[in-house]
Amino acid sequence: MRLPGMSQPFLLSPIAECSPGPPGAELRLAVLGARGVGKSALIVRFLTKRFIGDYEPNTGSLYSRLVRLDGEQVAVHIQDTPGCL
Ligand SMILES: Nc1nc2c(ncn2[C@@H]2O[C@H](COP(=O)(O)OP(=O)(O)OP(=O)(O)O)[C@@H](O)[C@H]2O)c(=O)[nH]1
Repeated sequence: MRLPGMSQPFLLSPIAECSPGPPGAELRLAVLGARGVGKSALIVRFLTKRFIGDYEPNTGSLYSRLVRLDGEQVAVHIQDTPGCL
């Protein structure tokens, strides 16, 4: 997925990767589904609180972010998958 004029995938720029650190709570998710059902859009919405309508076919990317859940910092890793079901 790219925005016009951007040479890098949009998600890789503004969203900081989780830095390696002491072991803590970790959540690993994989988003599965048929092609074009909105898997990437769902992940973008979760990570950026925005809906981005300009997409390129997804090849499967892993996104990581620190989020606060019930007062605890949790490393969330989300695997986007290319639709093939
Ligand atoms: N209107 C609208 N369009 C959406 C929504 N979610 C996704 N789309 C559009 O549907 C198309 C496919 O969305 P993607 O998020 O790329 O779907 P995907 O499942 O990741 O697709 P693949 O990676 O090809 O499997 C894109 O053009 C999106 O803009 C939504 O909630 N509303």
